[in-house]
Amino acid sequence: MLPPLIRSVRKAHQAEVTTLKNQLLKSHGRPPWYGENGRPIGEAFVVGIAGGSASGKTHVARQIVQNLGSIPTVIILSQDSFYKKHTPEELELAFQNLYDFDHPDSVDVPLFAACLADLKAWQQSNIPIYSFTEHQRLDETKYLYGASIIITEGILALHDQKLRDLYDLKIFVQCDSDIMLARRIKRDVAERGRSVEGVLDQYLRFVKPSFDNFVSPSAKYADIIVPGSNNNVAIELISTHIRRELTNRAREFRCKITNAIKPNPSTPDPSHIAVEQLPNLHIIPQTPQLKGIYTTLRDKTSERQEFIFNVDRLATYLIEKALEFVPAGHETVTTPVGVEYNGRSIDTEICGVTILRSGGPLEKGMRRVLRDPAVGSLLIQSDVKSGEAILLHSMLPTSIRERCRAEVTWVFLLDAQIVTSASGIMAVRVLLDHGVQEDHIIFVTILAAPRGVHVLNRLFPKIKIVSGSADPNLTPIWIPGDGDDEAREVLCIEPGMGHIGDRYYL
Ligand SMILES: Nc1ncnc2c1ncn2[C@@H]1O[C@H](COP(=O)(O)OP(=O)(O)O)[C@@H](O)[C@H]1O
Ligand SMILES: Nc1ccn([C@@H]2O[C@H](COP(=O)(O)O)[C@@H](O)[C@H]2O)c(=O)n1
Repeated sequence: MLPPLIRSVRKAHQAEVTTLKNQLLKSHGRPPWYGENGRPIGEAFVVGIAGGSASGKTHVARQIVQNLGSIPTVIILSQDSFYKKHTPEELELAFQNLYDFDHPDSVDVPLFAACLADLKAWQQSNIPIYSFTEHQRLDETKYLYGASIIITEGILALHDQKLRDLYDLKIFVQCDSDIMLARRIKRDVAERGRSVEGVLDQYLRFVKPSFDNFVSPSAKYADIIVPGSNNNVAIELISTHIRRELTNRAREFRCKITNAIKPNPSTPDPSHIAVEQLPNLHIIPQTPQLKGIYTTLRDKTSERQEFIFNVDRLATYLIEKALEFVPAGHETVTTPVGVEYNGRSIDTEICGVTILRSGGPLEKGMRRVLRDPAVGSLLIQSDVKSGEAILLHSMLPTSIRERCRAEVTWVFLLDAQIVTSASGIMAVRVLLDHGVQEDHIIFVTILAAPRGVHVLNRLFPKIKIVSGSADPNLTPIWIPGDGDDEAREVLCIEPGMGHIGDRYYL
């Protein structure tokens, strides 16, 4: 007996269903990290690895990453990145092997802990880059965001309470001191531009005393002691533990989300909410010209070139409309006839973030309206099994990646349709994690379903949504299972215009 929904499948949707199905990537990505209120829930899993210099900490960290394999969002954070910025006097000492890089005071622990805390809380962080050959922190930083697992490693990774408090698993790599010294000589000569004599000098003066005074005693905080050689079995056990922890967390998380999104019988069905009742939805004036554009877009017999032409025309219009919400300053200019003219100018930083791939046509519109805008992209897809949104890739413009700029930047979030808004919610969450102000986000779309808009409004009341049209119905259609894929339900806007990305890009 077929599930009842199969009976409600409409023939007209069949072509669309096939396209949707072919489009889904069977790839691993980042599941939602926020709850029903749009706020982050849970945390990334943090592993701290300490041990003497050249004991094999980096090796252990890399092996764990390799073992975890299919989880793409694992990052290694090294304590070396957080060596303090040195004064010219300190640098001079460093080049003579007279600076103590092994003392806890040489590390900027507050910065280390702050970056780690941000990453653990799913926020973005810009990590300093350190050069061993220059003995100095470089000017550039490395942008990190979105890891489910963070592995930190460093000789003093377990020394400080602030750091220890952030770890979910603490590891100490215990290695024979002769082996550590031999490895260090080999490595520092080959990779860090040192001489054997210099390495030995530094070892006796600073490395060994510090190991005895600070590093070795921190082993008492470890949950697991791992040998510095022949440690494959230990690493495999640790990897299994991390995998299990993540599975448990994901299960707990899904439980919370499932309970949270269950329809509440006491509130009205959002699909019946009138468009006028959605406070932040701004539908552009429905002029005859606009109706004409939408008639062509909705017509399934429209030729592709005609469809593209009309989407492009509409995109320009929508972006112009979105610009009305960005504050404009006053500017006085002199005209060619020598008269002053009091006008307006937009000197605010505006960037675009396209939800791939349907947001692409709107990005083109943005490029026509604004000169050289910075535009980034997010690849979000529905997981084939659970149907939940999965973040597969994020490439954001620098103005968002740097928190201080993100806080003053206006963002046009571009997606062709708001259906359930699952991908929209994830995209907004990514922007907020980077410090973008909620009221600086303008979601630009071609077609919106009131239900999706209602959810976005509820979670993020300060976001404005600019749409060309809103269609009242969301109809479930059933995608039959095939091979590994289970049968499942997806929602389509009606009357709608089909899958805009597919019709635009083929
Ligand atoms: N389990 C191991 N077996 C063999 N060689 C190892 C092992 N762990 C580390 N090494 C080697 O020792 C050197 C230092 O290791 P590394 O992981 O960089 O140490 P650390 O990060 O503790 O300073 C590297 O050349 C590495 O290849
Ligand atoms: N400019 C620097 C900074 C640090 N060191 C040494 O690096 C060791 C820590 O790195 P590991 O990869 O070995 O954990 C530490 O013992 C410092 O002496 C350096 O030589 N020069």
